[in-house]
Amino acid sequence: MTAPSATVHEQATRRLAALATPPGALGRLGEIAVWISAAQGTMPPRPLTNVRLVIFAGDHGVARHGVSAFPPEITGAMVRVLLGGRAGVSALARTAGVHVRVLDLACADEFAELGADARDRLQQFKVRRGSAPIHLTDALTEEEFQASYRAGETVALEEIEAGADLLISGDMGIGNTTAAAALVGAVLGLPAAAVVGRGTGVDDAALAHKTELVDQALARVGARSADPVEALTALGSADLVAASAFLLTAARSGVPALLDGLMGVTCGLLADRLAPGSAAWFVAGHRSPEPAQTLALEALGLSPLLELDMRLGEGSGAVAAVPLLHSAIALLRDVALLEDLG
Ligand SMILES: Cc1cc2ncn([C@H]3O[C@H](COP(=O)(O)O)[C@@H](O)[C@H]3O)c2cc1C
Ligand SMILES: O=C(O)c1cccnc1
Repeated sequence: MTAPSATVHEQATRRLAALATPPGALGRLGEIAVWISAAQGTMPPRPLTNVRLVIFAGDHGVARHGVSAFPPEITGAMVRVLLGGRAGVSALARTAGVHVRVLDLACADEFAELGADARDRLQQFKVRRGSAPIHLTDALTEEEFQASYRAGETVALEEIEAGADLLISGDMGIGNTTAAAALVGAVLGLPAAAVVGRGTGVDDAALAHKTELVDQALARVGARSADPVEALTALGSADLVAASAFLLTAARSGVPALLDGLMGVTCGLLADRLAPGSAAWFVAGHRSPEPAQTLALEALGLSPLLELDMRLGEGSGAVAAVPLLHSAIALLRDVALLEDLG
């Protein structure tokens, strides 16, 4: 894995220090401007003109076992809302000029009412109808892992071919916070109690049950879970594998990626375990109230740009941070230098 340019990082750091501002006055915006400049290999950084979000949708077998405040049927219903441009992230993406693509990797729904073209676009990379319940059995077969991985890789390359200068992964899938918590527990060697959160807002009883099922899943998988491929196969899902491969491919291709909440950062962590060094290409959009997201951020050495108590997923927290990236870039490009003050 090549790293962002150290030379450009140094040039950008010097320009930041020379701007007509007190040293350090731009805070995190200054750091982000330097990071994006190094990732682009260009000083000053280029304005972002093609930010692209891909939402990886899929059902999770564990969702039928009392771990979510909502029924699994919401996954397909929300995919339709996303296709219609009326989801939370759709509104944010329009204001931020972010291109949105929705893919069904493993929805139980077949979207039979869609026209053939729209359905083919949506299901181009479909691996299965619902990933298996992780507390009882592996989420995926080896072949399904491979297909999901190839899907994420192919999609990232397609988005880059379409001109992406920043990539974002989003999620839709009732029960996915259970799988993500299990993955973070597996990768960081933590028990369920440390990683499980309320997701869509489960009550105390359901939270306790969710914690039990994550512990059951971690115990079922045992030492296998130390390996990122095994962890994703056993505890993940087709959509989470694809999102991990998507982020990893962005990093390998030298395209920066902006991470969202629990699913985004979990997949970022898996990407970095699959291809060490990937994290150097990632920036974190926001902090989610999910404990596993903060733990995964720490493991990646990332600190999030926003802390708005958002817990929506869909890529929304990342998209909400896009305007800050534009601002950071503009500052490093447009602000006068101290030496010009005379
Ligand atoms: C209406 C609705 C819209 C959503 N958009 C994203 N999520 C998010 O919440 C779900 C994960 O939480 P849990 O693990 O508790 O099921 C996923 O679908 C995720 O994308 C939504 C959830 C709902 C209900
Ligand atoms: O952290 C997130 O992204 C999140 C939290 C709850 C539900 N869906 C997503």
